[in-house]
Amino acid sequence: MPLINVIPGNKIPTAPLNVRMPMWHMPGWLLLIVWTVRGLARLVVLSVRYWWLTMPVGVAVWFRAEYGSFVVLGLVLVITGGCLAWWRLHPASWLRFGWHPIVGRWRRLWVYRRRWASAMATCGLATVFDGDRYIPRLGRVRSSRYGDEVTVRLLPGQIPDDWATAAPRLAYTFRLRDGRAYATSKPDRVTLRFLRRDPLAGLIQPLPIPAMPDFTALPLGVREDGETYRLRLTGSQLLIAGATNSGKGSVIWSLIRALAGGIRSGLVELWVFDPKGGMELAAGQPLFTRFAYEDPDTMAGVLEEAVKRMRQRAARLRGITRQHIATPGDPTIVIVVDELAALTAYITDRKVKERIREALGLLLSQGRAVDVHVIAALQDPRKEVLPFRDLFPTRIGLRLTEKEQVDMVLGDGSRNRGARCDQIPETTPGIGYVALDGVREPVRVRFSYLTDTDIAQLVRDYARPGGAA
Ligand SMILES: Nc1ncnc2c1ncn2[C@@H]1O[C@H](COP(=O)(O)OP(=O)(O)OP(=O)(O)O)[C@@H](O)[C@H]1O
Repeated sequence: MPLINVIPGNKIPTAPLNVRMPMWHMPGWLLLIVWTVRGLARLVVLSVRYWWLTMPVGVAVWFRAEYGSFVVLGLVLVITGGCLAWWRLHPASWLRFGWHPIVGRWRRLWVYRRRWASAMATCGLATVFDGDRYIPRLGRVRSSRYGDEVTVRLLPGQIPDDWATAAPRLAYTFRLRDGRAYATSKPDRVTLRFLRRDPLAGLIQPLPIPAMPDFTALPLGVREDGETYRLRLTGSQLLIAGATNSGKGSVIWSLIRALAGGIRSGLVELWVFDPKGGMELAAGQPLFTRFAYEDPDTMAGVLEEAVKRMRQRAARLRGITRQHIATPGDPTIVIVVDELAALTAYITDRKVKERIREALGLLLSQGRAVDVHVIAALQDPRKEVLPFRDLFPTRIGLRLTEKEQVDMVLGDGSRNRGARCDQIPETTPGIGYVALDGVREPVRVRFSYLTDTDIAQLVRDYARPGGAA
């Protein structure tokens, strides 16, 4: 085996069986022996590699020879009964340690291994070196209820982004719904995640309300892997972008719900701006410290008031502490703006527009340090509509109408890395992509949906101490 210029992939032979005659003369019987030995060696390797298949078959054959067919049948029944009992008694551990590993191995062999070489070649992931063709090595396959996680060893010259671009093609090649590639801690591997069933297809019920909101982990929805999606608002500002009816309202309501414990105890103040006339958020008025929805002039005034509060706080804390601790007398201020463009772009009065822009710019750039956060929803993420885009460190991309908008919202290269906001169907509002701390690739999330009854209940249980705004 050569020690230099080794390609860590699988070499594809030019023919399934090499029957070329060697250059030197070899008698036919010797050739037959060589091929037989080679074939046997390959059989042994395969039996060891697929021990989970060959071992039970071998044991069954041996039992049948020793004790007869009935004993084998009895054994099969006992094992099946044991598995059923395990499933009934403790389904979670059965699925994790019993069923899903079996499904993973089977799918590795039947779905992926079988079509691997052709899939790699047709999706542009194979390579040629020194006249030989190589394909990436297929690693482990872990299956879950919703999909498969396939580990792959990269070929030289490949980067995770190549796989991210090819992932949707691969998904269709393996007859699956959706595929995305993720970089791993090892620089020579990527993980492909393929969906068989969408865990986010159903409605996400409102999540439990924390007694005291943790600003580093506000529960807002469910991630594709079934975990709760928690938003980190500490030191951040949040932009929610999505076409009309994409579910921006559900993100805002999920967030208000996550903050409700703090609102009731006076540790959080919500300043809400609903420039669309108060339709979306009016139901939550008893939760809000300020609620502005009428004319732009009033909204500009309230924003300027927020700037004043922010400056006073900054002056008070300067030189004393770098971290503001919320108290009922000095709470965290969360400014919620439904449809930001209505404040920054669609106002005709130039003077008011200027005042709003200035106040928003100050809040966004200086608020983070003193516990003043801005949460803004937006339909159209074009630059001329939103001059402050870069001041939002945290962004959520719901369904968007054009591909180009995805990178505008989530940052350059996000769509290539898997955030396909433009492909979210209209039938699944509340689904979007978010960036998680320490993860390069955007993660798909569905936000919880609060019905009018849930909102009414929330208002009844968590209205702010001083009464309605
Ligand atoms: N998380 C969700 N889960 C299920 N359905 C949702 C969810 N969010 C919203 N919907 C449904 O989609 C509809 C539109 O949602 P919503 O009003 O929040 O969208 P929007 O993006 O705020 O729209 P607009 O920009 O027009 O205000 C809602 O009436 C609701 O039926």
